[in-house]
Amino acid sequence: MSLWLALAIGNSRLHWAAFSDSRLLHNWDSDYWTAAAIAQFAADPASAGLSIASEVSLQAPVPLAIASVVPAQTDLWQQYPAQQILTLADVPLAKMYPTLGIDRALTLWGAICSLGAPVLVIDAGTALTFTAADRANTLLGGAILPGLRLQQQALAQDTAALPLVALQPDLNLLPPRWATDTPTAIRSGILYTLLASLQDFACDWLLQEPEGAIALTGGDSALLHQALSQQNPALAARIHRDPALIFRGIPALRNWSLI
Ligand SMILES: Nc1ncnc2c1ncn2[C@@H]1O[C@H](COP(=O)(O)OP(=O)(O)O)[C@@H](O)[C@H]1O
Ligand SMILES: CC(C)(COP(=O)(O)O)[C@@H](O)C(=O)NCCC(=O)O
Ligand SMILES: [K+]
Repeated sequence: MSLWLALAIGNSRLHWAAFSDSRLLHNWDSDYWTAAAIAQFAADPASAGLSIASEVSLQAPVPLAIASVVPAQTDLWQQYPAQQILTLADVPLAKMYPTLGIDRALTLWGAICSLGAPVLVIDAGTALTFTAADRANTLLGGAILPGLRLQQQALAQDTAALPLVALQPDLNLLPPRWATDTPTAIRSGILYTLLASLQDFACDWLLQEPEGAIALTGGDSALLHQALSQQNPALAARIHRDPALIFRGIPALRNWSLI
């Protein structure tokens, strides 16, 4: 079985997937790696302790497809000997604009490959993004706002009195909307407005495309999907959550040859 990896570099951390030919075996997240760790992995992949099935033999260096929205990280990974950097030119979507994030393009393509078009992707990462395609795989566009942790951090960093709060101590319980203490007021403000944004974009999308699919991915997708299912169960049931969405379309990219 020949193994290769895909690495999506986000603004918070790394997202990984292990593939055997065009089959996605599994996916996981990690912190950023140092240059020394990358060099070590190139020479001796087993040393990295990746959680890959033991029946898979790792040849050094393991082929690696990279999609990055963080230029400093792209530079760091350029030294890896068996890498291929994915670009917008590899993604078979029409009408992409030149500065569109490769993560948004790939995640949209992944959603088309797994759910079909038209589709709206909601990526709750460092930034929360909405990205949609019509039935002809043409990018319709989307929107970008600060993600959950970024909103918490912005309040804590740029005000004198606001603390950094854990967003939801209990996943199964939405905070009271009308809070009477500061941490709960922050939780309420961030969570209910994120849910409102999500519902507003999703409703607009379904007006435009009543049969359109909706996919949700990213580090905050579990929390947001859980919160949405308490507030709007019917909408939550229509949304397909898939943490591996960005990887689903990689084997079907333009001119793809398993690097
Ligand atoms: N270990 C973690 N490190 C960073 N963010 C995390 C972690 N676990 C959960 N998160 C949540 O995931 C969000 C970032 O999503 P992610 O998809 O990892 O971002 P990116 O793709 O931009 O690196 C943050 O808003 C944060 O709340
Ligand atoms: C919007 C993003 C910052 C999201 O990055 P992420 O939260 O996944 O780390 C990234 O897709 C990006 O840098 N995009 C470029 C601008 C655009 O897509 O229009
Ligand atoms: K992302």
